[in-house]
Amino acid sequence: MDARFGKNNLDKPGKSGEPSDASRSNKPNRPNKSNRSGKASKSGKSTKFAKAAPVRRDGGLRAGCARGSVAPGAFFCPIDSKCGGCEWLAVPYAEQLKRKQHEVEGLFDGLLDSETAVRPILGMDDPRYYRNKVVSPYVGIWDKKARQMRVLCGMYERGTHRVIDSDECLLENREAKRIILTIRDLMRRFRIEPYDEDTDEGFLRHVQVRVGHTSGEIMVTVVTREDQFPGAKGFVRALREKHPSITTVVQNVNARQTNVILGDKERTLFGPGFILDELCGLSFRISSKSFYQVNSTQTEVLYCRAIEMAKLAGTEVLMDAYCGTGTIGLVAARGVDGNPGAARVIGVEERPDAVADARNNARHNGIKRAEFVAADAGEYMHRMADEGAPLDVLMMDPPRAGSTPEFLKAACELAPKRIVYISCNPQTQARDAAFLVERGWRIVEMQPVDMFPHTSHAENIILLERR
Ligand SMILES: C[S@@+](CC[C@H](N)C(=O)[O-])C[C@H]1O[C@@H](n2cnc3c(N)ncnc32)[C@H](O)[C@@H]1O
Repeated sequence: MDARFGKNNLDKPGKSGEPSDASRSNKPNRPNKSNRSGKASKSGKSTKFAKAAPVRRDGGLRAGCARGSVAPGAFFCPIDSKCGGCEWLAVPYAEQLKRKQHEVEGLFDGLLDSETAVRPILGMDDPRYYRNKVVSPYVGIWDKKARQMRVLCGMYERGTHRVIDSDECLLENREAKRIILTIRDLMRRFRIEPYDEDTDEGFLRHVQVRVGHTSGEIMVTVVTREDQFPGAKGFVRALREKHPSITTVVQNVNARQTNVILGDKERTLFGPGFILDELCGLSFRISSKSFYQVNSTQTEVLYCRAIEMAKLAGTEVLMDAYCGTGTIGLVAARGVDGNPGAARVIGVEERPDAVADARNNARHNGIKRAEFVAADAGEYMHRMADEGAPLDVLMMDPPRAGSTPEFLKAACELAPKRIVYISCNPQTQARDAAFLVERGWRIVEMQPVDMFPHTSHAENIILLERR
């Protein structure tokens, strides 16, 4: 079974089932040229783009909605049939939670015993507008009636490179979405041309907006094909006049003809070039490329539950494997809800930029008992096992592909008291759990968390202890 549940399991990294690589778009690989439309051809005229469908502004709760086909308790979005971001939008939210619970439990069939505490899934009170990161492409189409170029922004139509022009999305932070639209409107004034992926011409490729859930700080990253940004100062001034909540603007240059959204080179146009946000009472620095969970409300729920499950007494050596920017490890070092936290935290992560963020985050929060290593988690664990290093609690949060036999074997050799395994893909998590169960571990507790309402993705935490 696919890790995401239901029939329409098209592989769409990005919007749902949050990516381990935050800088990829959610569109598929480029189809044949003849299939692509919705943007200007070489002559500047659009070929087949269907009329843009604007989204209702009320967020589409069924109660106030004119459409008869939406179930009570479900949400309505006029572009749902095209977009593909929310496979389960037509399913009432309570029912979505039931299904996720059932599907996750099904994946662990045969791995749970009669004493495993299977907790009910933790859902959201209001499962709308939860995405703190919004990314939009900008494409030009020839408007026959107006006899001029029109710029579209929004999301890609399911399985295509066509952009669905939309002015609201039920998942995306609303201020972020408004900023995306303002930029579209400013493009004419500042003579900014949208990028055309067929001809590899034009200037503005994408905009990424990140919003600090607690701080309210906002970072706008403007992805351009070229380095030179004529009129950048005036553009940033006009944007900030409309949105004073913007605290920093970054230009990211991506000159490659690729699906990857962000390029390597960056320049700060306004503000510090990063935002700060709070999670579980700690402050984190987020740059345009940092991995940061997209649903902050549920991230706090997830981290608190995972750290509770680790049952820390203030004396443990804890490993935060696949640690990203160190968020879980730092919260574990500090402790939650009066719990004393770990005595020492070692974070391991393969991306050096994320490790640099993690170290900064530790310094910034005055946490001295956490250290971070840039390494492959499997190799690092293997070295630790060879050295017979002490380890009391292993927390792991691998990418969708799950962990590796090398990592899991080393975990068995290190024999921590507990393993807390967090996963955004319960299918690979169940595979890895089976590996551990065969080697004498048992699943003591399981806690699904709904990080991605209206999609078929589920997050899951399991606690393992040796039999
Ligand atoms: C699902 S994210 C978890 C990040 C972090 N725990 C959080 O909550 O923000 C998985 C992380 O594993 C990292 N990663 C992937 N493969 C790895 C490997 N072989 N060794 C170490 N880190 C890896 C990715 O770069 C990513 O930061």
